[in-house]
Amino acid sequence: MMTVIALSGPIGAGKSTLTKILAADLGSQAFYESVEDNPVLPLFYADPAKYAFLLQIYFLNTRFRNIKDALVADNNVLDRSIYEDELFFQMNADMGRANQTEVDIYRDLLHNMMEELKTLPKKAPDLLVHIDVSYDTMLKRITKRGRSFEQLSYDPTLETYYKTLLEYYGPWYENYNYSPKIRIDGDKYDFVESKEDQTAVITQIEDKLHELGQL
Ligand SMILES: Nc1ncnc2c1ncn2[C@@H]1O[C@H](COP(=O)(O)OP(=O)(O)O)[C@@H](O)[C@H]1O
Ligand SMILES: Nc1nc2c(ncn2[C@H]2C[C@H](O)[C@@H](COP(=O)(O)O)O2)c(=O)[nH]1
Repeated sequence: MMTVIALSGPIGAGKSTLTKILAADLGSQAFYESVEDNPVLPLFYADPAKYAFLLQIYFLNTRFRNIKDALVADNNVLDRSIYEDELFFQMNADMGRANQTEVDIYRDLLHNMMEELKTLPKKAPDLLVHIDVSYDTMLKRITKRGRSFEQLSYDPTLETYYKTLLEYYGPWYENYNYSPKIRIDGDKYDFVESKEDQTAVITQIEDKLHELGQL
């Protein structure tokens, strides 16, 4: 049986890390978000108003490709869902970084791509694993990961950007209904340094998969 798990959560929540841990634990294939080879990301952080639309089209395209690739393999774990794509662009548009024409074009493309998803053998993940983090934890992990353009030292306005992102993620998770979902307390579990915490998180997810008949 093919089991597809999608990770979701704010920047630096621990999605890529947990994707790797989960894929190893379940013997699944991991599909990571292309960040290091993303040519638009640094441009966006340097000039958000100029590049918000281009970056969103880039992410939407790579996420759609990831989903199609994942659906031909057996068990998979996807680092970040396509369902958060609109959250990011809506927030940037609300912050005045995209004009109405760009919003309309983006929404039309997103709608077309989501319609295409309905034609795939698996319409949605079997489980969404959402990692919730507070601002302090998010910032600590962004700092730890050390991507230059994500640091407050690079752009102090990122504090407002990150805090706003957390305000968007709350309702997004509550309203998410494409699949069953489970919330992981990213503040509580250090699944990088603590084996005990890692086991606790994996157990939560495996128990949910058992409940869903996926394990
Ligand atoms: N639960 C955790 N506890 C402590 N550090 C973590 C945890 N999850 C991730 N990290 C660290 O935080 C940084 C961001 O993690 P990452 O998996 O890249 O997050 P995301 O993919 O959600 O952006 C990395 O340096 C990672 O080692
Ligand atoms: N404007 C957008 N930025 C995005 C989107 N998805 C991710 N990102 C940024 C946030 C981080 O700087 C980096 C990687 O994200 P992580 O959550 O893996 O840290 O890319 C998006 O859809 N729009």
